[in-house]
Amino acid sequence: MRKASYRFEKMHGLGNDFMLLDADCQPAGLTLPPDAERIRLWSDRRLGVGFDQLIYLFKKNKLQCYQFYNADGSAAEQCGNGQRAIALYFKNKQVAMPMTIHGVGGQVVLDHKADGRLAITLNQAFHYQQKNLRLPNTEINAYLVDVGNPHCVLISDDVSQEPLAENASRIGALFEAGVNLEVMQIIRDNQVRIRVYERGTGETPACGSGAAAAAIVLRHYFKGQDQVTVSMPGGDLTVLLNNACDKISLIGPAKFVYQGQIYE
Ligand SMILES: N[C@@H](CCC[C@H](N)C(=O)O)C(=O)O
Repeated sequence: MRKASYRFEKMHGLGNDFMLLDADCQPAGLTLPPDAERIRLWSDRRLGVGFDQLIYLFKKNKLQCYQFYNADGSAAEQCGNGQRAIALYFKNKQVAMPMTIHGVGGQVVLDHKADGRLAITLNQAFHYQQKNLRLPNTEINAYLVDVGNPHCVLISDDVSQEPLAENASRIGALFEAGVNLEVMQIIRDNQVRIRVYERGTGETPACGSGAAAAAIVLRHYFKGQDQVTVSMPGGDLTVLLNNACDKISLIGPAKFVYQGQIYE
């Protein structure tokens, strides 16, 4: 007889892909939240489902809560593309919007636009600073941004030419908890192009929190506007900022791919 199975949805936001597991929809007797070993196996694109992040939804004190896990099983505080996928998941379930979800990355308001795009808004203070990072034989100019999870943004003349993986391993080692690395090319005062090497996952086609970090750097160090288009290999995201840097919205697509079951 087969063991109990986890029910999940496969989703993505601009190619950053997810396995979404809602604790409310699982049969009894499963390990919840799933442990790091299961997450690593499921994230494998040959042996499992294949994804960049696992989205785990659960209720606590009647509040709808979220937790993200990277492909390597590590926990992540924030995931902008994942939050749009959550917005689509609840929209498809006909839950009234806007709605608020809660997690270590803060409270997030989910909504959808008339054109089908999803919008997520974080209402909390974001921290940013310029810092020279010391690497063997060199020092680099970096912008460190905390949008609930940590980002390091480097300015580039041409992001397509950057040795992203190599830089990510050298720079990531400088941070105790690791860091998500963005290279950012300024196109104009309301548009940047970025590539992202995500902590715990690797290079992804798009990163929502990375897009937010890039827009904050453009706005505060390069006279950028409050509405910024962040272009990534997976597509464009619109980022809206306010002056006080305590509210940020991400607007863009999310897609449902399929529903599945995976056995223990
Ligand atoms: N893909 C995400 C970010 C996921 C978490 C990140 N890898 C971390 O460890 O902080 C996004 O869209 O924001």
